[in-house]
Amino acid sequence: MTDSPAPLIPARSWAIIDSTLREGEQFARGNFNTDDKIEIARALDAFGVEFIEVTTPMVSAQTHSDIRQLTSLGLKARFLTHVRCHMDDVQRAVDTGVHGLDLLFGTSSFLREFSHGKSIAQIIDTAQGVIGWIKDHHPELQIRFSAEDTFRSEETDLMAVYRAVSDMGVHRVGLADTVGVATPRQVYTLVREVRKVIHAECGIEFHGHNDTGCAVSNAYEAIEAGATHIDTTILGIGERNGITPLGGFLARMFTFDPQGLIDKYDLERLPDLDRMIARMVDLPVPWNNYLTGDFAYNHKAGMHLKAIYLNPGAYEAIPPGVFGVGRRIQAASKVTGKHAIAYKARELGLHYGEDALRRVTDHIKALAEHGELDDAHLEQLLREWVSA
Ligand SMILES: CC(=O)SCCNC(=O)CCNC(=O)[C@H](O)C(C)(C)COP(=O)(O)OP(=O)(O)OC[C@H]1O[C@@H](n2cnc3c(N)ncnc32)[C@H](O)[C@@H]1OP(=O)(O)O
Ligand SMILES: O=C(O)CCC(=O)C(=O)O
Ligand SMILES: [Mg+2]
Repeated sequence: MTDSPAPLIPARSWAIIDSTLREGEQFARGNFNTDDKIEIARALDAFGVEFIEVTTPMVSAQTHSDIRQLTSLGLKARFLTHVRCHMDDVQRAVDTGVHGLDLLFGTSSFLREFSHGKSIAQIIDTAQGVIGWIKDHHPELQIRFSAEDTFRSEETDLMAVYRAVSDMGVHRVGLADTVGVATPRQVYTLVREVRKVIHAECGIEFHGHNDTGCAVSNAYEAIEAGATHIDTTILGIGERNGITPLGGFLARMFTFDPQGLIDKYDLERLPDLDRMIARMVDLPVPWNNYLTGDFAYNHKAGMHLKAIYLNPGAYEAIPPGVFGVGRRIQAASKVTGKHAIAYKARELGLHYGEDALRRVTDHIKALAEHGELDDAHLEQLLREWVSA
């Protein structure tokens, strides 16, 4: 880390809404039973996420009863349920013990035509009715209103909708990149525009899909532009190829305010969270997963290894130990170099002169042309070379 007096983006300026128990249930393999849901909620709470979003109770009687069970666990994290902007859904949700309701209504022409069939005026009218009812009957509930498919909606429509719901006193508005099409610059610009039409205390939430690989950068841009809440799921699971992954998002944000993240979350629990969801969806943690993938901290090339031995920060943006993972030095490959071999030898108490070091290094590189040497083979070879 470079010495910087104040973090560029303080971790206290944003909160995580983890949606593994909502968006994650929309993942191809996400089919959590009651015990799974309790395990996930407890694990997220122990990690320290501020909010846990759960599926709408409209799904089934079982889902309704599961939400009630989750909200009575006595966790510190606050529960939100994701419901359509409709009185039936809201009335079903208000007795579940949640802290707030995440309302949504699609505002793009795609969703207005092919999903719910409502005009922008009807959306505003319905939203005012629903929000007004919640405020009158359940003032204790936090209300968020999201314009689904925000980034394919007309900006004038969006501003009219956000202004109207802000005037009704919602606590947060949501911008959702529902099909993962937004670019980071678009996200930044739109969040700034939305900020101008909502009341000063109104939070801004961002929900980003990863169809074009921008879910983490878009979440970051949203925060840079003033968003206060980011939706994540563990391993990024969700509809299609998912949304902003918790680990990837934290990796991004760690580089701006490491201590802020350490203070807010129990970061060493991340590998357990990733493994837990991998087990439940019966898939491995991806090899290249942010922070916790098998090879996320594998170092191999000679030029890297020379520097890594002197200071791991030379080739690591984030120290792995903070997130409870270790690094792996892969010294015996064809791309290795003499410094790495010398370090390995020294670990074994062996020392070579310069010529011998060059020769043993070249020998290892030549052998590795035909396949990787494991640690035991490397050790044997280094010992034999000394006595040869
Ligand atoms: C981008 C997202 O991830 S949005 C969140 C998606 N989440 C879910 O769909 C939750 C799980 N869904 C379900 O269990 C079911 O779809 C239910 C219970 C919500 C509704 O089931 P059904 O009544 O059988 O309707 P179905 O799912 O076939 O169609 C969706 C309905 O929602 C309506 N709808 C869609 N968006 C909204 C909205 N924002 N507000 C109000 N109604 C909406 C559609 O018009 C349609 O109703 P219609 O038949 O009266 O036209
Ligand atoms: O409610 C929201 O903001 C997000 C809904 C959703 O999952 C999406 O639009 O992809
Ligand atoms: Mg989504």
